[in-house]
Amino acid sequence: MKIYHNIDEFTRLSNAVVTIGTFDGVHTGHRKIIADLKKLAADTGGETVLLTFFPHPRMILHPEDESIKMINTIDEKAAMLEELGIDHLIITPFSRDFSNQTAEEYIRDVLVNKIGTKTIVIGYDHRFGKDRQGGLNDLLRLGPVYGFNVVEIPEQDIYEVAISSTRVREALLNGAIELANTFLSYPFFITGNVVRGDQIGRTIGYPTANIVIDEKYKLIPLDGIFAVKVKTGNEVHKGMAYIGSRPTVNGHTRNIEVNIFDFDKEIYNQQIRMEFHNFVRDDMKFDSLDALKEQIRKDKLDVVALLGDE
Ligand SMILES: Cc1cc2nc3c(=O)[nH]c(=O)nc-3n(C[C@H](O)[C@H](O)[C@H](O)COP(=O)(O)O)c2cc1C
Ligand SMILES: Nc1ncnc2c1ncn2[C@@H]1O[C@H](COP(=O)(O)OP(=O)(O)O)[C@@H](O)[C@H]1O
Repeated sequence: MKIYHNIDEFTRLSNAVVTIGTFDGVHTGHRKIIADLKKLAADTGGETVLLTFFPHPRMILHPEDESIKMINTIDEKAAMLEELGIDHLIITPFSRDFSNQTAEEYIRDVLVNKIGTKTIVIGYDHRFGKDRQGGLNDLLRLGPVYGFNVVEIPEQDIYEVAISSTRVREALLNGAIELANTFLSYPFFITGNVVRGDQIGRTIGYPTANIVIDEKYKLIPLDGIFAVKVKTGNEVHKGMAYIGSRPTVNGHTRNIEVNIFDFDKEIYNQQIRMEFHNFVRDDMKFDSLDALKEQIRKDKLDVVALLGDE
């Protein structure tokens, strides 16, 4: 898959089969649209192009606003789209020039002249161009003029796609991890770097790798304990994760930590990927480190049972 951060890097294709959207989560509904896109491309000997927008305008206009939360970082999304077999991913940053184009200019200059669109797969409610004036009707009107087909994603499908991104976010924030994973069709995951903590973990027999995520917009599930799988390098390990501000040791920051089972390597400064499989319990404040240690021993039994043998 080729990735373009600027539309000017794109070399016009002879038969581009294009779709446009945020695709946050790259969930079951998105995967159906992508399968349709690939089929259209295969049937006509074309190449698939996915146009997405990043950063979100609000992230640029209000960088202090941390309320926008996404299921995937842009890199995670790109990796999944590549795995699904998209040929070209165009990541358009929001800019004044871009948002000042009229719908007609956008269709002519970008979709037709820059990309070489022969088929566009688009939701009935997709808006584009200055003040969001353009929509499906403009595409249907200009399709015959510029020689491209318009394939409309039905209202019901769009509804389901929107609903499932929202439902995935809600489920992750409510502890319904299995439900989120069902909507996603893969286990929700985070990617981050392991940093040094207070080194209390090892003193109670449960060292925990502290994970820092650079992307402030990445959605983090609720506080609590989770059954997880961790990928470091090429190895996959089971483990138990903790998200919270460690009330027992009077922590102040919200940490993401994981105790990896049957593992004893130093992995500071390494990138790890952690998949969430189940929610085990809420964060709690214990009267002593011994009481916390005893609870973690029980958590491990729960996590081992939840993750099973596979
Ligand atoms: C499975 C698990 C469950 C945990 N549960 C709690 C908890 O309920 N309350 C709490 O304050 N800390 C909890 N912790 C976090 C510990 O307080 C933390 O791992 C310890 O302070 C070590 O911190 P360090 O990595 O900075 O050394 C838990 C950690 C693990 C691995
Ligand atoms: N089983 C394990 N699970 C997690 N981290 C481990 C494990 N074994 C060794 N480590 C290493 O120890 C570190 C965690 O130890 P800990 O005492 O909790 O220190 P810190 O407070 O710096 O996280 C991890 O970052 C990792 O480098």
